[in-house]
Amino acid sequence: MERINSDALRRLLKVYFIMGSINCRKSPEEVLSEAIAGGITMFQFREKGPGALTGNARLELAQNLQQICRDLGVPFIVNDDIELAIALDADGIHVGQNDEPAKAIRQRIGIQKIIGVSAHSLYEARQAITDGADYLGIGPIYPTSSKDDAEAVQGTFVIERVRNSRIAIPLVGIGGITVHNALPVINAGADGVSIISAVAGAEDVRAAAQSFVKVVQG
Ligand SMILES: Cc1ncc(COP(=O)(O)OP(=O)(O)O)c(N)n1
Ligand SMILES: Cc1nc(C(=O)O)sc1CCOP(=O)(O)O
Ligand SMILES: [Mg+2]
Repeated sequence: MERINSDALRRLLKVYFIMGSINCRKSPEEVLSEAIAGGITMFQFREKGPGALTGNARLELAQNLQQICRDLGVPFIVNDDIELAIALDADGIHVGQNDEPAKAIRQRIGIQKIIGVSAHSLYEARQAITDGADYLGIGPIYPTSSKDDAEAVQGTFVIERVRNSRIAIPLVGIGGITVHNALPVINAGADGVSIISAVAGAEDVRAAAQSFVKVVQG
């Protein structure tokens, strides 16, 4: 198996849905199935924050959501937890600046798995690429209430900075993104948008996902 091709990854990043049980108004399984029906292109399991599941309940939820992704043909990425990603044979892992370094993760999971890394500056972007990241998550673009320890809001500045430095790695914007403010993220040079609340917390999850697909595809 080879490393994922950048163009294929750009397509998968277009509408990148992230969620855990605390983000959902109904069962996470239902939310994920509806989001996939609405056209999300990749999913990240992020069971994190006050009230998040732990132990067997967390593992069971991860297995259920992975099965839904497998059945419906959407890649399943695990947030933070390399042991879980390996145990589930997930399609990839997303780590931030305070998580296990991408370089060490790459050595553990091999070349064929997707590694996403959060970057908040050109320096962090370059380091992540050197360490073997396949894509970068850049944020928070707008204010978010889904991550207590988010960095300062940066708008689209860092996305532009990375693109103006002729860095071609696939990029996704994250943080406070809605259907109404997603387009500037794409226009700044991102390949896609990552969303938690605007999809997981929507009254009609499928319609919300569909709206993002329309905005991102133009
Ligand atoms: C696509 C994407 N981008 C950024 C993040 C944030 O990762 P991190 O900084 O490690 O924060 P937590 O999500 O772990 O709280 C992400 N998860 N996904
Ligand atoms: C998980 C996460 N990471 C961020 C970053 O800036 O790296 S912002 C964020 C939360 C995104 O949730 P919502 O779409 O509800 O704002
Ligand atoms: Mg993290």
